[in-house]
Amino acid sequence: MAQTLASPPASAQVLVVDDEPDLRTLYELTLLREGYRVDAAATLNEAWQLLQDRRFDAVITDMRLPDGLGLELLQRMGAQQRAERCIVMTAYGSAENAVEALKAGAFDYLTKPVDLKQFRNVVASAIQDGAGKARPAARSPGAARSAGNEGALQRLVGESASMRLVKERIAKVARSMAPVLVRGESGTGKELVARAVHACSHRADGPFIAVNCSAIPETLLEAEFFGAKKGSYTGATADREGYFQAARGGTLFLDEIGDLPLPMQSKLLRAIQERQVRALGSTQEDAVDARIVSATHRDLAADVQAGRFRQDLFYRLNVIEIVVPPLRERREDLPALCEALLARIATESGMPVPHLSEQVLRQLCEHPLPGNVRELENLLHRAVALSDGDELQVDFAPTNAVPLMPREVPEAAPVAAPAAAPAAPLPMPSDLQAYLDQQEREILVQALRQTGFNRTAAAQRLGLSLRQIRYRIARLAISTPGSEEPNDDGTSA
Ligand SMILES: Nc1ncnc2c1ncn2[C@@H]1O[C@H](COP(=O)(O)OP(=O)(O)OP(=O)(O)O)[C@@H](O)[C@H]1O
Repeated sequence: MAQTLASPPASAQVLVVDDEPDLRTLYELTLLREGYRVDAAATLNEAWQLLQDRRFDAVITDMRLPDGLGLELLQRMGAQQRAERCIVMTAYGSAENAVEALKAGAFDYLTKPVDLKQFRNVVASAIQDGAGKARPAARSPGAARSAGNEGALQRLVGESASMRLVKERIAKVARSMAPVLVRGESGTGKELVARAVHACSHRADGPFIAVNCSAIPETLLEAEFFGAKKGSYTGATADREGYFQAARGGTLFLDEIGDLPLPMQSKLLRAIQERQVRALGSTQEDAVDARIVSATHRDLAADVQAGRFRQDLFYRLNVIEIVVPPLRERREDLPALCEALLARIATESGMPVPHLSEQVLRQLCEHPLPGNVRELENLLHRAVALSDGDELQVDFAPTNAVPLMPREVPEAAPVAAPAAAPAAPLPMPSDLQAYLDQQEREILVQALRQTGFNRTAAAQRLGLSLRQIRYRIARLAISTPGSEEPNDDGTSA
């Protein structure tokens, strides 16, 4: 786990609960060597007595104890709003227990037989997390609204009841290491939610690595996720880090997780369970120290039923679920959203914030917006680009603004008729991929030119995220003037 943690507070006090004397001694010695003060208990009752007498910084408990389950200890501590960070040790392979423990409020879990390096790092992480916050308030949703994370929650515009629930849930779950699954329709703001979970967590100073699972070619998935040594596959001209290594000490955001092919799902599950990854061509394992937040617009439970998604992985990723409601269920957020989006668009394009009349706002409220906030953002973007006065006019025509006119493509069959003629047969290229790549390249170049090579603006015009456009620019080797990220690879920090 964490390899770069600062030394723990010298006075940190840890309680170890395990009925096996040898293991207890091993944990005690390991912790004493780290400079902690340690108390030990062999049963639930003994542990509870000690907890009534004093406060600890962290509690490490075995799951099975002679007089009950470690879960009971967690629940009792939760009921008393105790601030100690709790780490639960579960038997290898018992995913249910680990998931239950995290749901019950455990900070993290460790699998037996315990790897001592991992043990030291998880304890240090728990103590650091606890030390950074005002104790009694740390468990309440409002407590996470400190200066650093206030901004992240504010960026999530909307005060409707459903959005308030989303924000409360973010603040509540951010403090543990429990994996989070963000569900919601396309464009509802799932990535913003994931960023807010990161910003409200004790990992906020670490990296946030966003990965679009659907944008990576299947053959590259393993190398992208776990890294690759030079020469391990054709094209691997240098050692490269995987997403797991890049997210060390931070959060790994796996967007569109439902699009991950089954073989890669198995590899991801193994990485999460064993907390180790091995780069392609390497003999060494790297410890995983990333909190996993994933997102999907799909009904993953239905995908599990249909055999498209591994049930065990679903179970692991879905420890905590945050559902982002579609815009049609929170119309009352529209005015604030329009205001925030227009301010952002105006700042990006260096123009004054345009005025949105009551009438246009009403029109927007009546518009179905199935593409949610992203569609709203695109509409406003187009409106700002096309407006010539202070008053904003919104064009509600369908957004297929970029004509998909087939052009000359190497080895493609000639185009039989203009694309506008509805009955015309589609061109039949002899190399479909080359043809589509060429189309995509032309559209991207056109959008980039029209926006003065502003990738954010070009992405917005095309209904893409910044990450998606970066990936596509890199994949198609489009050179953009002054590109500061020549090795862009589908991630954004
Ligand atoms: N509540 C919100 N407040 C402000 N901006 C928002 C909000 N929700 C979404 N947005 C904006 O809408 C756009 C789409 O959001 P985001 O990429 O987070 O959605 P998503 O659900 O992850 O989409 P997809 O499923 O297509 O990946 C972004 O530009 C984001 O900043």
